[in-house]
This record gives sequence, C-alpha cells and structure tokens, in this order.
Amino acid sequence: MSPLLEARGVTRTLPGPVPVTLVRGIDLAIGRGEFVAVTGPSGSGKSSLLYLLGLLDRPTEGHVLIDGEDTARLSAGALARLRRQRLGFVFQFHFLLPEFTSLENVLLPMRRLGGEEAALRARAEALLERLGLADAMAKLPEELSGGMRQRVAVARALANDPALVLADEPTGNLDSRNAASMFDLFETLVAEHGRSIVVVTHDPALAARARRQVRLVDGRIVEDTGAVAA
Ligand SMILES: Nc1ncnc2c1ncn2[C@@H]1O[C@H](COP(=O)(O)OP(=O)(O)OP(=O)(O)O)[C@@H](O)[C@H]1O
Repeated sequence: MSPLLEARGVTRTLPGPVPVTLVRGIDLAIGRGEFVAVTGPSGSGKSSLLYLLGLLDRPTEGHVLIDGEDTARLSAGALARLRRQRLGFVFQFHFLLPEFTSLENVLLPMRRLGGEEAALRARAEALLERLGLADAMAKLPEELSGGMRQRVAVARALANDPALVLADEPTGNLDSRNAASMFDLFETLVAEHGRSIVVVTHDPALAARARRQVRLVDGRIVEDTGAVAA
C-alpha cells in the first residue's frame, strides 16, 4: 500500500535576485496512524515543509504524493478539493471566525463538501462532544479560553474526517497544561481513530511525545527516527 503522504526529493526555492531555498531534497513518507513531530531551529524550514506537505504550496523540484497520486499534475481546484477531503490544518493562531459559534465554525468546512444540513449539524455536534467541547458549542471564540479555542480549531480541522492533520506550532500560544492536553488529544486521535498527525513544535518535551521525530536544519532533514506504522 502507498504511504498516505510522501515527499520525494522536495525542494522549494523562492525566485528573486537572491533566490531563497526554504527546504531542499526532502524525502519523507508518512504512513497511516503515525504521530510525527517536526523539530528544528527557528528558520530551519519547518513551516515551509508543512505547507508543502499540506498542498498549500508547490515544490520547485520533486513531488508530493497523496495515496500514491502525484499532486504535481493537479489543478489548483483539484488540490483544494483534495485538501478539504484528506487534510486538516491547525495553526498557532486559531483562525476561528469571530462572529460564529464553535458549532458554526466546525460546520463551515463541512458545508463546503456538501450534504444535508441536519446530518452535518449532527456530525458537528458529535465531534465537538467527543472533544469535550459540548459546553463550548454555542459560544463565540471570544467567550472561550485560549485552550478551548485551540480545541475548537482542532475540531474544525477534523470536520471532514481527514486522514492526516497538519499542525504548525498548535501549542505556541498555550500554557504548558493546555499544551500537554492538546498533545493528549493528538495521541487519542492517532490511537483511537488511526489518523496521522504531523506537528511542528519548538518544545522538545512535547516533540518527545510523538512516536517519530523528524529534525530539520537549514531546510534539510538531519534526523528521522523512522516510520513506526505502515
Ligand atoms: N516568503 C519568504 N520570503 C523570504 N524568505 C522566507 C519566506 N518564507 C520563509 N522564508 C525564510 O525561509 C526560512 C524557513 O522559514 P520557515 O518559516 O519555514 O522556518 P521555521 O523552521 O518554520 O521557522 P520558525 O520556527 O521560526 O517558525 C527562514 O529563514 C525564513 O526567514
């Protein structure tokens, strides 16, 4: 079976009088049910790599494959559809829409894939309940604590039941207790639902909780503790 996501020889260079290479020669296969932490010094290319893996940016060399399919051939529209169906994103800032409740924030990406409203609503409610957010459902982001907001952002990332969640410093604005609880949640998502998670983090203690660590320096992978799942 092909890996869920694979980068083959991926390099991303920004053009310009002095071209900037964000990542170079990245070979990385992410299997199903993997929990991967991406670490490395500031400016080492962690976010750039996550954007490439998440099909939010395209490599200048090399290929990104999803379920064995090369995404280089896909149009921008097809890439967006694939992202919506297969991937979920969590960022350092929650990016919840301030005028919408938690439930509505989770419903928005669901509606983009279509379906009957009552069924979508039931799914969104069940998801929020599963993540311990029943009380937050009808609240606006400003009425929630930072930790709860970030959990709602995770719920939104899971709205369309993605195979892979990509998280860029998701605990960057959280205190250590909330950060640990976010990683508890990631562990549950991997263990109970067979989902894969790739999380960029500066925090070595949090990174150590992932089953696999990938370390970047100057845009290259300098260490990969290796895949533990197929
Ligand atoms: N649009 C851009 N134009 C110029 N340089 C850029 C651009 N985007 C990123 N860079 C540079 O590319 C390098 C990699 O950036 P990236 O954000 O991927 O690193 P990072 O490891 O995620 O850093 P941090 O931990 O500080 O978030 C950095 O040196 C950054 O300054």
